[in-house]
Amino acid sequence: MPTRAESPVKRPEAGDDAPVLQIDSVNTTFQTRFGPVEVVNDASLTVHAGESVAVVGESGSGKSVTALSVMGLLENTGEVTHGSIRLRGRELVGLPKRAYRAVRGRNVGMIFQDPTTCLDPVYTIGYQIVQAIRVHTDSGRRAARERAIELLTMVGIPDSASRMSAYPHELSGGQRQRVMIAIALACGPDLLIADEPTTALDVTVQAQILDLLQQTRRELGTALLLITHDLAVVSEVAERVVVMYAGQVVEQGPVADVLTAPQHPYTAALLRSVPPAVTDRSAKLHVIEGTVPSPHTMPSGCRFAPRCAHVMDHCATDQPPLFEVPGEREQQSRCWLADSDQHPASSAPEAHAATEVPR
Ligand SMILES: Nc1ncnc2c1ncn2[C@@H]1O[C@H](COP(=O)(O)OP(=O)(O)OP(=O)(O)O)[C@@H](O)[C@H]1O
Repeated sequence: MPTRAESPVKRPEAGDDAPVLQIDSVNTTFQTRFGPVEVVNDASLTVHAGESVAVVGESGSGKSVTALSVMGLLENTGEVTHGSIRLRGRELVGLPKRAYRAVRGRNVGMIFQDPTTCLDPVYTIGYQIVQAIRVHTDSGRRAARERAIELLTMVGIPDSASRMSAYPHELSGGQRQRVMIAIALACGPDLLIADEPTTALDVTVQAQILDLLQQTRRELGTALLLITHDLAVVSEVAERVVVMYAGQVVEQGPVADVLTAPQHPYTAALLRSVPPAVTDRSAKLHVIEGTVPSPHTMPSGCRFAPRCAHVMDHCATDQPPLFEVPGEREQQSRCWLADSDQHPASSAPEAHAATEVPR
């Protein structure tokens, strides 16, 4: 059950190996004018200290709603209706708003695709970073200012002391994203959640921001939950990947295994739909036929069945659980093909052959 304590999450003691984030069987439901709709169903994932985990899936698969559920930032019409979300072992589901505010920023920071939604145009960036530090720590004004300058330098803003007095509109898109990362890191959170942090940036700036996130992880040990639709970014940045489809986790495992030997037909199709390298003009772009079902009209069996090339009779009626994939790999797949009772490990379907992700 949720705890009512209002203090920020305790820093881990030496030897404390509780995952930084543990999401177990979470359902998130919105009240709409058509009634309640469950847009995330039975989502489970774990992020360990210093680890980088990517969440991928088509638009509308529930990636952002999962992140907002962790952050306690769902709109008033949304609610986690089932399951558990633990940060360093502390239950967040049901946490009072005030306690959640203390957790956000102090223990978990979030960066979004569009930094302008988070940066206030009427305050200087220096003021906004100093505020983020002072709200969550007992730093005095001068110490907070020094820390803010340090953070700006760390995220690669040149001439950081004088840039403190700049307003968001005076910075480039990439610089604004760096400032947002500085704010998210202001209090040394255990976990950074980045929702499509590079989608709005041009390719060279994208690479710089991804490098910065990697550097943060190496130097500060901050775990990263990265939401993206870009499999090239996944292969570049993440150690483990969680694939979502129609509100459910359909596959997860180490990046090297999932990207080379996907076990779920959706993951395999997603990999085939990665645009070929721009230099390869003969390569064909595969499209996944059909569309993601609407949360109002979810199929009663496997949610991918209507689009699946391997569909079997019972897929339309029986919803598969997340199976442990037999063998050495630490992979899970929500597909009846991964049910070892019916399909021994050796009979992996051809569609799941290795696919190369262009970088
Ligand atoms: N406030 C809301 N009320 C009702 N439904 C919502 C609300 N917010 C999101 N949804 C629905 O939840 C589902 C999942 O949305 P979500 O934004 O998490 O997808 P996503 O995978 O992050 O997509 P994208 O890559 O486009 O951001 C979608 O069907 C969306 O329409």
